[in-house]
Amino acid sequence: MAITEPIIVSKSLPTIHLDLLRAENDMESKKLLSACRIQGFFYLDLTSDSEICKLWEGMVARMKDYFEQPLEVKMQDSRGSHNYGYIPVGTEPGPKPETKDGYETLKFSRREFLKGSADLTTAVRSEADYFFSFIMHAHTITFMILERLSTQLGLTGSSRFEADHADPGPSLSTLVLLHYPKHNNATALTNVGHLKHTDISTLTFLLAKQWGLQFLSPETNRWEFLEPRPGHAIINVGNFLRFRSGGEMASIVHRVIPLKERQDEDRYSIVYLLRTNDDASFNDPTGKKWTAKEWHDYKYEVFQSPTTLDAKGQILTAMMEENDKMVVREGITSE
Ligand SMILES: O=C(O)CCC(=O)C(=O)O
Ligand SMILES: [Fe+2]
Repeated sequence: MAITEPIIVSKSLPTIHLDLLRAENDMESKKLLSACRIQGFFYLDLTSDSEICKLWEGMVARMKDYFEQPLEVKMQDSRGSHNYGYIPVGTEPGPKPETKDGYETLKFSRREFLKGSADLTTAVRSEADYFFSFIMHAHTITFMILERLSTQLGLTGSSRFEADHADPGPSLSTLVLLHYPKHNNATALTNVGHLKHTDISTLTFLLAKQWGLQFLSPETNRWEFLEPRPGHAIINVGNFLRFRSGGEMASIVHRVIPLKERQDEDRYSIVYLLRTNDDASFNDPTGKKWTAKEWHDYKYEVFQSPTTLDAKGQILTAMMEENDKMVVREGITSE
C-alpha cells in the first residue's frame, strides 16, 4: 500500500492555540468551530503549557520501558477489555488485505482510575500518579474545547455538549498507549499499521512524534499524512460530536500506514478518548437510536470479527466515508 501510493502530506489542517482558547478568545473559538466543521482534525499548539509538554516526554519514556518487556510479562496485564489492560500486536485486522494490525496497546479507563479499581494492572498502579495526571490534563483540555464549541453554537443548559460528560456519570473515557514496533527487514509484513476507522469518542487528543497517521481529507478526497509536530497535539472530532451536532461536525476516517513500505522506527502514540456518559443517546445517520455504551460495544464487536467486517465495515467508519464527504462539501459550498 505505502509503496505504491504517493506520499501526500496534508497542508490543510489549521493550528489552534491552547492559550488563546483558555483565555476565551473569540476569534480562536471561531477557528476551532470551523476546523471541526470542515476538516474534523486540527493541530493544538501546546507550547504555552510546559506541564503537558513535560508529561508527554515522561509518558513516552514510561511507554518505552513498558513495551520493551517480554511478551509473557505484558500478557499478565491482559484483561480481555477494550478499556484497560494490555493487548498484543495482531489482535485486529490491519489496513492491508491479509494483514493484522501492527500495534500493541496498554489502556486505562478514566473511570477505573477514579474508582481506584483493582482491575488496573501492576504496571499502571506503580505509575498511577503520573498516568492519572496525564489523564486529568488531557481530560481538562478536551472538556474545555467542548465548552468553547457549545458557546460558539449558542447552546445552553442541558443542550450544551458538556452536559453529557458530567462526573460522576459513568463514561468510557480511556487513555490508550500504542506502540507500533519497527519492521525487521528480513520478515514478511503481516502486522502493519491501524485499520481505517472513525473514533468512538466525542473528541480525541493524540500525541505522536513519528509519522504514520493519515486522514481521508474531506477537501481533497485523498489519504493524506498528518505531519507530527513537536509541541502540538492532533485533535479530531469523534462519532458522538458528529451525531450530537446533527452532522455539522465532521468525524473523519483515519488510519496508520508506514511512510515507507516498512516502518523503520518504533512509533509511540498517546491517545486520550474523551467519551460521553454511558447513557447519553443519539441517532445515527440512518435514524437508529443508540446509547453511547451500545454504540461503543457494537463498534468494537465489528472491529474484532473480520468475517463481519465487509458486511458491517461501514460501522467502523460510522457510515461516513462517502456520506460525510458530501455533508462536508455541502457545508463548504453553503458558506
Ligand atoms: O496511533 C495513531 O496515531 C492513531 C490511533 C487511533 O486512531 C486511535 O487509537 O483511535
Ligand atoms: Fe482513531
